[in-house]
Amino acid sequence: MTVREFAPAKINLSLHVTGRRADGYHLLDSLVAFCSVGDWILAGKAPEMRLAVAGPRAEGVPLGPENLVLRAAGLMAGAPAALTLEKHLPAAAGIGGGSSDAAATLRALSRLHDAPLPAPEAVLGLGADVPVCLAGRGCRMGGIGERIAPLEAPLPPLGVVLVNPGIDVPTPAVFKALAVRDNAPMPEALPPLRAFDPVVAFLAAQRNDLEAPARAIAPAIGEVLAAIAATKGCGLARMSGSGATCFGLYETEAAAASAAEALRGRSGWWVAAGRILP
Ligand SMILES: C[C@@](CO)(OP(=O)(O)O)[C@H](O)COP(=O)(O)OP(=O)(O)OC[C@H]1O[C@@H](n2ccc(N)nc2=O)[C@H](O)[C@@H]1O
Ligand SMILES: Nc1ncnc2c1ncn2[C@@H]1O[C@H](COP(=O)(O)OP(=O)(O)O)[C@@H](O)[C@H]1O
Repeated sequence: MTVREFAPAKINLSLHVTGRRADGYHLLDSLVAFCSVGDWILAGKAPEMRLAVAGPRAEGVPLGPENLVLRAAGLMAGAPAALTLEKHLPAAAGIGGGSSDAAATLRALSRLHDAPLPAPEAVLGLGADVPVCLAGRGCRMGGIGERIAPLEAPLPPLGVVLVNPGIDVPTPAVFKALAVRDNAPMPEALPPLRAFDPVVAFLAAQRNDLEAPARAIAPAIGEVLAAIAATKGCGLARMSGSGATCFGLYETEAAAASAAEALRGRSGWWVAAGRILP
């Protein structure tokens, strides 16, 4: 039996940095969504844990124990498997590829061996984004990533375009370059987010506080944002996570697909279109 689990791209629809802990980790207030573009994890029973990496974005992904797939598998003691990571997402790109792979690995091993998932606190050590990726649905994320509140109602299936200019932006460098660390959080109560117009209106009043420091490191992010914003039907263009991937939101998946067509062809840019998952 082979189990297949999807590892969707994570999108920080908003990302407010509201403080810093004594250990240097930053406090966040982020509306997180997942989309239909992502990696796949395949798992089959085997006498010992092993990993193969395939797919169009496999190049450069670590094959050793530092791969988040193997690190996650290490939390499921007694559940060995032959794992394949089919890589479609660019790495170190602000869309949580490695974190989502880790969460999908846990789900796959849990199904394969009928074993319980580790507790959210146990997975935080894999990366601050892993608890929200394990939730795998629209959430408000707080703390350094360990406070996860699923949204009351699922997000609508809005069209989304992801664009990465082909530049790795290391997350620690972006946090380090942040000028102000105690920014305002989002409003305590979120409005209903059930259709394109209210989602776009709400998000337009929110921020990604990592955008300015990421743009200082990688000015190409500004070009990507301008190109997305200029596409037909784009309601919002913003950077995700610590960058450099930016996203555009559209009323329908078809509008996002047309926008992606218009954005393709720029040398070195990775462009993908899909929809927000519920
Ligand atoms: C910024 C975010 C927003 O969702 O996304 P990405 O850009 O990674 O996708 C995440 O908080 C990243 O999560 P993740 O990439 O799992 O972070 P980790 O491996 O735990 O941390 C990498 C480094 O980022 C910084 N870091 C991370 C999370 C956080 N709340 N405060 C931090 O200061 C620290 O310097 C840490 O050493
Ligand atoms: N399965 C994986 N996929 C991608 N990158 C991985 C994986 N496992 C470990 N890494 C390492 O983790 C780093 C962060 O990758 P990723 O999670 O994709 O980025 P981000 O945190 O910016 O969203 C990369 O530099 C990469 O070397």
